[in-house]
Amino acid sequence: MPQLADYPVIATGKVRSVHAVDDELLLFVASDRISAYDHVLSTPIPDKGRVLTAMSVFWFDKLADLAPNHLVAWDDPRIPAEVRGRALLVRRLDMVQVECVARGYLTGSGMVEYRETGSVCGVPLPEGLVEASELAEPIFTPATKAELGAHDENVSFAHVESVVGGALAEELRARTLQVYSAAREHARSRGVVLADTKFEFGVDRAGTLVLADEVLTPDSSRYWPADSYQAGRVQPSFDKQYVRDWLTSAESGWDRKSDAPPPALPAEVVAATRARYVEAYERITGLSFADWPSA
Ligand SMILES: N#Cc1c(N)ncnc1-c1cnn(CCN2CCOCC2)c1
Repeated sequence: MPQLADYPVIATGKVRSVHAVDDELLLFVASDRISAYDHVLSTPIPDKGRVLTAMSVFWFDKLADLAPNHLVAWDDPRIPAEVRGRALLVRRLDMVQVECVARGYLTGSGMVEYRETGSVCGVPLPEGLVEASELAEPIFTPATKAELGAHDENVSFAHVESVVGGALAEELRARTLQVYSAAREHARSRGVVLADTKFEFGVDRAGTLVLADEVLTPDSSRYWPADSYQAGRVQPSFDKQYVRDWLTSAESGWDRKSDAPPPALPAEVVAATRARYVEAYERITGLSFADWPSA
């Protein structure tokens, strides 16, 4: 059985990493680390990596007719036992260097840009929209990948065309909006608002556009509980609200405007956050997390 150390790291993110298996295959590993307020917290959330891996597998399968994806296997002897359940065997692609974001609601950097310009990524929006307003139609709001720790930068469609060419830019936009819309409809039927999401794509040797990275996880998307959705205020995050509320409470003793790193999370916040990740998975998929493989 291989060890993770047998597979050289080829890319790392705040909470994930990509390792080389052979010329054709990569291992995509999700950790239990959680980030909040642009900090990777010192306290891991047990099983977060497994839940988010299980969510990606569910969505890859559910959306396979709409979009070919890079997933090869999630339970395979080439996956080291130490990361079983939180690692995916995926096929190597020529990655498109564009963060493909779809937004069905106005929040985050989209809201900031709208307040300043009345548009997002060059897409004009109606006047009078407020925090968390539902958009009449979902919009494609691409971004360029920032260095580790910095925020991605929103760019226009024309910029994407200048980077990848007109045809591929159009295909990225069409596929991003198509997959988001299908996922959003399913999530809504399970009582969850999928406000926005970020996809990464690659191109295979045949020139086919392939959905890569993680998909439609709470780390790559904003999920809100539908029963408390109300435009005009910042919505509670389905998965990270307990962490955010504790970190900004007097009890944590932390000042998010300071340079100080966030303090360790209390056990009850960790447990409640783990439970929210499992709840998100089970509500979205209708499956039991207890059935998902583990180390
Ligand atoms: N997925 C995928 C994939 C693929 N299927 N083929 C070739 N390269 C990649 C790849 C390599 N890095 N990234 C950026 C996203 N990473 C996520 C983990 O954390 C680090 C950043 C994608």
